[in-house]
Formats: sequence, C-alpha cells, structure tokens
Amino acid sequence: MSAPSSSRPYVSGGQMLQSPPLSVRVIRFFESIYIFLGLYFVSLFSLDPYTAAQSSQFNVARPQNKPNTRPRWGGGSYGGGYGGGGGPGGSGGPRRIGRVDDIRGPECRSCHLENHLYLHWTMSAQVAPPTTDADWATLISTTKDGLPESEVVYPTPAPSSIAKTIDHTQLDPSVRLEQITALCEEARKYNFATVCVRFPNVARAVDLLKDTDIGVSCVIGFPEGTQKTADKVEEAKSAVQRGASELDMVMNWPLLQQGKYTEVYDDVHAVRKAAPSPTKLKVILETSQLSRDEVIAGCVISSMAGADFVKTSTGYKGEGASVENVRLMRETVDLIGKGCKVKASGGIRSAERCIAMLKSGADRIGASAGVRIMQELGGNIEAASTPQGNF
Ligand SMILES: O=C[C@H](O)COP(=O)(O)O
Repeated sequence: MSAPSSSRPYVSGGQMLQSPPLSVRVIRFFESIYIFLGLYFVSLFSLDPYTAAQSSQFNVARPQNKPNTRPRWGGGSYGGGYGGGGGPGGSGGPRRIGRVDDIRGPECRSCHLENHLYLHWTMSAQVAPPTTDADWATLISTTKDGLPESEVVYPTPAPSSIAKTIDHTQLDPSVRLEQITALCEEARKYNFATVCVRFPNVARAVDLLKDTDIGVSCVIGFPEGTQKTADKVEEAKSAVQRGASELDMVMNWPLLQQGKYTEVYDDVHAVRKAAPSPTKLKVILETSQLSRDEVIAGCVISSMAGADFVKTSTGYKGEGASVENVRLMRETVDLIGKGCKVKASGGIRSAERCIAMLKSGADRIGASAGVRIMQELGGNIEAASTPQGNF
C-alpha cells in the first residue's frame, strides 16, 4: 500500500486543482465523523466488535460501500471528475476497516497528511485487535504508512521534574541486600519515579519505600523474553502480590522477528490480564536487535495489548536506547492512540543523554546511573530549578 499523499490530483469542472475546496473539506469532515461514529457504536454494542464492524454498513470494504460508490467529493453525488476514490486498495482482495486510504479525511494538523487524522480516528476505533498474523501485518503496515515525516521535538522537562521520570535501576543477578538498601535510599534522596529490580528484591524494596510515593518496578521474563507465557504470568502475579506497582516485561522479540504477531500479542496480553491497571505494564522490545519495521510492529502490538509503556532495552543485549528508536516508538504509539508511552533505557549514563531521550519523546528513563544523572543536573534540585530547556 502506498503512503498517503497530499499530492493526488483533484478534478472539478474540468480543472485540475491542487487541493479540494473548503466546501468539499467540510463535507468530507462530516462524512468521516459519520463513519467513525458508526464504526465506534457498532463495535461498542457488540459482543464480537471486529466482526460486527466488518459486516456493518460503515465498513468501506462492503461491495455496496466501495470507495468509488460512496458519496464524496469528486465522485458519486458530489460531481464529476476523480480524486475522491479513497486511494489505491484496488488489489481485489478483501479489505479491513481502518486502512489509511479508505477515506480521504481532513488534514492532520501535526503532520499535514490529508488522511492522517482519519487514521488516528480509525486506530482508536479499532477496539478489537487482529486475530491472524496477516491482519496484524496489515495493521502494522498501515501504521507505518501513517507515521509523520517531520520530526517532533518534545519539550524538555524542568530539571526539578526529571527525577520523577527516572526508574532507578539495579538488575545485577548477584546483587547484595545492602545494594538494594542503597538503591532505595538514593531513590528517596532524589525522589525518583521507581526503583527497578529483579523479583527476589521486590519485597525488600517495597518495604523500604512504603511511606513514599516511589514505586517498585519488577522485571518479568528478564532478560531473554523467550520464557513461556505461563511463567511470565506467574512471575507477574507474584511480583504484584509482593507489592510491585510496575512490571517491565521483555517481549518475546525472537517471535516478533519471525512474524508470529498473534503469539507475541497473546504473550503481552496474558501478562496485562494477570496484572491489570493500576499496575503499570512496560514492554521491553530490545530495540538493538530489531529492524525499524520490527520496532513499529512491537509498538503496535504492545499498544493494542494494553501496555502502558513500550521500553527500548534490557541493558543486557546490544546497544541501549537510541534517539532514533525512541522517536519512532513515540510516533508509533501516538498514532495508535491508546495512551501508551515510551521508556528509554540502556546506556543512559549522563544528564545530556537523559535529556536527549526526553526531547525525542520518552516519558520515562531507565538507568542504573540515576545518581550520576542527578549530580550532573546539579544534585541540589532546588538550585537546579531553572526554566525548562536550559541545559
Ligand atoms: O532497564 C534498565 C536497564 O537495565 C538499565 O540499563 P543501564 O544499566 O545501561 O542503565
């Protein structure tokens, strides 16, 4: 499928136009809302939302609702010419709801692609995840096509709020109890978001931080990610029972590389079900091992499975977080629109690197060098409280 383009020709009254007139945009706007609401409510009030949406009158794949026959500018009841055909999709095969080129929606204010806003809508309307690897591949490909071309720079938080983005991390398998105690004392001193530890250290960390708002993150399926789903579920349940407020599970990324998207989804979704909100679920993709397309796939699947965060790295394999991957992950989860955020982790050992990650779209930082980062920021948070962006 080709990427949505703002340069398709428009024909009206025998003249080639660069963009549709305002009246057409208004008509399209209301048409998109109508179809969006139709899909939304059909899905909402059905026990099998995906099938219901597919067989509804709002599914653009139905023969009686094919792009060229639906009323729209440039075709059908809105006058002659072409340009309202809804993009390619002419392969003859069955089409799913939610393709970017099904409807020509209004221009997205952030990326200025004509169909982008509609893609946001259809993504959030897609309440049921795909059930086959082929359908996952379609959704992943659609998402990839809808990613913005221009780079977004996210605001740098004020120095005083950076501590609350940091998961202060100690994942050495041979860690000693006194190191966990020190980790928690440091977390108190700097008021980090959480401490991130392995399962055997959860109870101690929870106890040491019980009178604070500092959470305890526990890694699951760490660091390989290839453990059986049942084992990950058991580990997750036990960690929550011991007081963990956040879980950092490793995705089964070797399965992702094989295109076994349904299995990857089931693995993440099983842990999500075992540890529902308010427990925060982060899914580690191990981005250093993945291609760009695989990173997008991991983000789409994690978002659809209900993850609160996608996270770059375990810190145990390959390179850690990169600005490029953090940006790509943020763009992807934003497009899916399920509220998933991004945690950058692995190799973040300086304030400069930490800030670069936040400016690329990370909401959380995982680092064993949290203290060093804070010291570089000034240590004394009061003294470092200057307006944001001053580094
Ligand atoms: O999850 C976090 C990482 O394991 C931390 O990696 P790092 O030791 O390179 O900061």
